Amino acid sequence: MSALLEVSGVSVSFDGFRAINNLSFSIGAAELRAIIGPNGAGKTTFMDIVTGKTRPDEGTVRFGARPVSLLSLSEAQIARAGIGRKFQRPTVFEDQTVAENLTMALKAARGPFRVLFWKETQADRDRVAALAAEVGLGDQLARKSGELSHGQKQWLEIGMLLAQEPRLLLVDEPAAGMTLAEREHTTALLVDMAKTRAVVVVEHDMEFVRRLNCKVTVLHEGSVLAEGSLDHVTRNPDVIDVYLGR
Ligand SMILES: Nc1ncnc2c1ncn2[C@@H]1O[C@H](COP(=O)(O)OP(=O)(O)OP(=O)(O)O)[C@@H](O)[C@H]1O
Repeated sequence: MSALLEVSGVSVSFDGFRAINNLSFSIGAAELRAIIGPNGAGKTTFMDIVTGKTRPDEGTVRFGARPVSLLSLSEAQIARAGIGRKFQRPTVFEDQTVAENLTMALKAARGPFRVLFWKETQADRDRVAALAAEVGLGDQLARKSGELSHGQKQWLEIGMLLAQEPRLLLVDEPAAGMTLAEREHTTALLVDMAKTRAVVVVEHDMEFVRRLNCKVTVLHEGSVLAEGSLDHVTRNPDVIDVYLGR
């Protein structure tokens, strides 16, 4: 599998504290990957580096089939290059319908200048319907987003990110606060999305990670401590030590 994202020898310090320490790993083009690790392991900082919010002190981050360095790109350029990020809290426009939220995301994906001359076409309406169907909201298009359940809002936001056709999607704790049924739907959605793009899920909930049934990267003190199936990494004595704090 060729790498879509290649992080190599990356370090970053905050006031002398090394939050990311010589971090190296790669993600394939159509891969689902879970990143786990105790509090302070560097998971958020890793996502901040990939999306351009935090600049590393050392190392390289390369992205794409013909890799480009992300370190010279702005956050907006990185987003346009095909990297989307889903934060933990959903940020949909509650007064707008599901269709309106998705339409706005579709417009935004066209870039700032084309939005000025935007005229919604039938193809756009079809795309909005397809995005809603993809995330399981096909029958909710006319519903005000504020009326959706927490899980449905999260799926809507995922749909809005998909409107931008990302090649890599970073998702922060997608299962937090969801009911069991919502978690099952979210699992299926993430697995499905990763068939055609890379999806990286940062998650604390091991049961949810188990359901994802994917390769797991364990971070600790800003480096990769272990990598492999969940069973493989949870048998690793170093991982057990870190989680049990021995
Ligand atoms: N802007 C910052 N300034 C100072 N220290 C920071 C900053 N950002 C992160 N850190 C520190 O870097 C370390 C890694 O933090 P990070 O948030 O990446 O961990 P995490 O694995 O996401 O943790 P959690 O699971 O608790 O969200 C922590 O010790 C944190 O306090």
